[in-house]
Parts: sequence; structure tokens; C-alpha cells
Amino acid sequence: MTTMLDRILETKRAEVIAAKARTGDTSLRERIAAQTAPRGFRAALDAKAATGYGLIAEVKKASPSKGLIRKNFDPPAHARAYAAGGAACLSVLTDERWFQGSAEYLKAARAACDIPVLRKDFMVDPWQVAEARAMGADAILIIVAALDDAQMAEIEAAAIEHGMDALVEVHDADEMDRALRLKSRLIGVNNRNLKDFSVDFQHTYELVSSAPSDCTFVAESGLTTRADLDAMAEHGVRCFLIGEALMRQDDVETATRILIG
Ligand SMILES: O=C(O)c1ccccc1NCC(=O)[C@H](O)[C@H](O)COP(=O)(O)O
Repeated sequence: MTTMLDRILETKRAEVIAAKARTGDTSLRERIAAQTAPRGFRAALDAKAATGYGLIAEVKKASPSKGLIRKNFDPPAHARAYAAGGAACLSVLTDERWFQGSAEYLKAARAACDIPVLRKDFMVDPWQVAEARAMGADAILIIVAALDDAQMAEIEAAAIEHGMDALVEVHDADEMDRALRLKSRLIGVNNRNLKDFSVDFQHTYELVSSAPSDCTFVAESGLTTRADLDAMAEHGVRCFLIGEALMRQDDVETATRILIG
């Protein structure tokens, strides 16, 4: 059966082939050289989690599971609101086809604040890591379910080469084992099943105990209330990736502060 993730990856591979052909290596190198140095993504998350909750706040206009989430979508305003509300980092969706995201949204969001930014996209080729750095991104996402071990290692190596952090996303114990073969110790558990979109926090509760103590462990997807975060904290989880619940608020700054304050 073809899953949503399969469909997303198929379009992504075709897009990357076209983008590589369109964008010369020289132009990418020049754009990377013009960027400011990467902001430490994991370090910012750890610093906030040491005394409270480490929030990766997502700038998310739409999704395959929910359609349009935010009508008056304004990435720089959302970035400022998240930072003022106490978020440690941002996640900005750059996938256009499925999430109505854009590289321009990432650039505008990062320029509007001083916290580190994750390029939230489906990485299928190390070239996209260089492209992410050329946009200004400080970190990239590696979805274990989307890649084999060699591909993951190649993409992680590109992130290290560019001084970026890699958030390695897993959904079950097998993926966790594979994630731990990488160097990155920034692990996210996606509570959303990317095949049927169901959300179950049990994935995080079960996997947190198998994470080595040197890991920064992030619970992702479907988190809505302060009670959700406090329940996670009882299991030892202090870092969270949250998009929809905050993007649906009129006052994003206050909602962020209430959630993690
Ligand atoms: O959000 C989706 O519908 C989705 C579908 C297919 C692949 C990935 C998807 N989401 C990516 C994410 O990881 C979430 O945007 C992120 O964890 C935030 O989740 P939420 O707080 O539920 O918006």
C-alpha cells in the first residue's frame, strides 16, 4: 500500500533533481558564504530545558492531515511572537507541495528573531542540507522512516560539514535503534503515524526510557495543552515540537507563554 509518506518522498525526489539542475553549485556556495554562522540549535534547546521547557515552535501554514491551519499566515510576525513567548528554537516548513511552505518563509522568520531555526522538510539528498544552509537554516530534520542507514549517515555528515545540528526523527523502537547509529544525540519522537495520521503519546512514553542519557529528547506532534507537556515531563521529557496548537491562536505570543511559561 502506498502511504502518504511514500507519496511525499516521491514528489520530493523529483523536486530535488529539478532544483539541483536549476541551481549551480557555485551559486549555492556563494549563498552559504553570505550567511551568518549557524546558531546552536541543540544548545538553545538544552539551555531552556535546564530550567523549564525547551520549545521548538513551528511556523506551519498547512498540512496534509489538516489542510489550511493558518489564514493570516505571517512568518516574521509568528517568529517574533514565538521568540517573545519564550520558544528556544523555530521550525519552519519549507515543503511547498504538501505543507504550503517556502524557503522564503524560513529566511523571513530567521531574519525576524535571534533564535535558531530548523528547516522542516523531507531530506532525501545531502544537497538539500547545503540548500538549507544557503537559506540560513541552523538545523535539519532526518526522518529515519524515509531513509536507509547509508542515506541517513550521508545527510548527517553534510549537516556536520556545514556546522548544523540534525534532529533525528523516529516513531518506534526499530527506528530508535537505527537513529542511535548516527552521531547526533538530538532525537525526536513523532507521535503522529505518518501512514494514517493518528496521534498517540505512548510512542514518546515508551521510547524515552531507551534514549541514552546524553540525548536531547524531543516529543513531536499533537501536543496541545500545558497538561500534555506536564504529563510528558512526568516521563522525563522536557523538549517539545509544537505547530498546529499554536498556529491556530490569535495571540501566538501569549499562547506560547501560557504553554511553556
Ligand atoms: O502534520 C502533518 O499532517 C504531517 C503529515 C505527514 C508528514 C508530516 C507531518 N507533520 C510534520 C510534523 O512533524 C509536524 O508538523 C510537527 O511535529 C508539529 O506537529 P503539530 O504540533 O501536531 O502541528
